[in-house]
Amino acid sequence: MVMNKELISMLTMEDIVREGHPLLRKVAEEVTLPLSEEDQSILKDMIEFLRNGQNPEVAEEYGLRPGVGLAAPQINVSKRIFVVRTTDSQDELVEQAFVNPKIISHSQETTFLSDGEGCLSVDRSIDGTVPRYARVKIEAYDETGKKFTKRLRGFLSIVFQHELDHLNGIMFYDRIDEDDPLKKEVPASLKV
Ligand SMILES: OCN(O)CCCc1ccccc1
Ligand code: NI
Repeated sequence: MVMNKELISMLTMEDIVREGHPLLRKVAEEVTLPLSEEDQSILKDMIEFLRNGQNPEVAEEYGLRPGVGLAAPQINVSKRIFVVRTTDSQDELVEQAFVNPKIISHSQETTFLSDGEGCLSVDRSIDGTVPRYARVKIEAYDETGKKFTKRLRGFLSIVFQHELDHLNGIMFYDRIDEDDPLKKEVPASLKV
């Protein structure tokens, strides 16, 4: 399936800012609710980008790197918005917009992906485990401006924390302890 790019404003890799871009190191601004038309269309474009990247034909056609999440600062928008598209611990598809997200409580226990993490804004692979809270209770608004709380665990919890870090100017490798990359503690200075 080939989409006529001239007719639609699909996001491509050119729209993704890379390391060195100041927005990746800024604390993004809270969004006023209800969402403006502009913010609603930004959210739509971000979800579309994840869908396209997870569709092998479209990803191939437009050279998209597949991603399970995307934060607004990564498309040069310094707002507290991100989207996640992945499967949860029950193998259900989760496609969720998070506006003004917060972690309201978290487990002491930490977890990490054994293969480490990557990032659409990082064009290199960086080894080392990224300690994350194993479980988080979050609060956010959805695309309709409705407030919700959710308990996340497993991969979804890790993705949420990776995206929330982007809203606070934190990159995944900030959390890798160079002296002991396999360390599981979250450095006190970087507790969210
Ligand atoms: O910020 C989104 N992004 O760079 C795409 C990759 C997201 C991601 C990758 C590994 C573990 C958690 C989250
Ligand atoms: Ni990222």
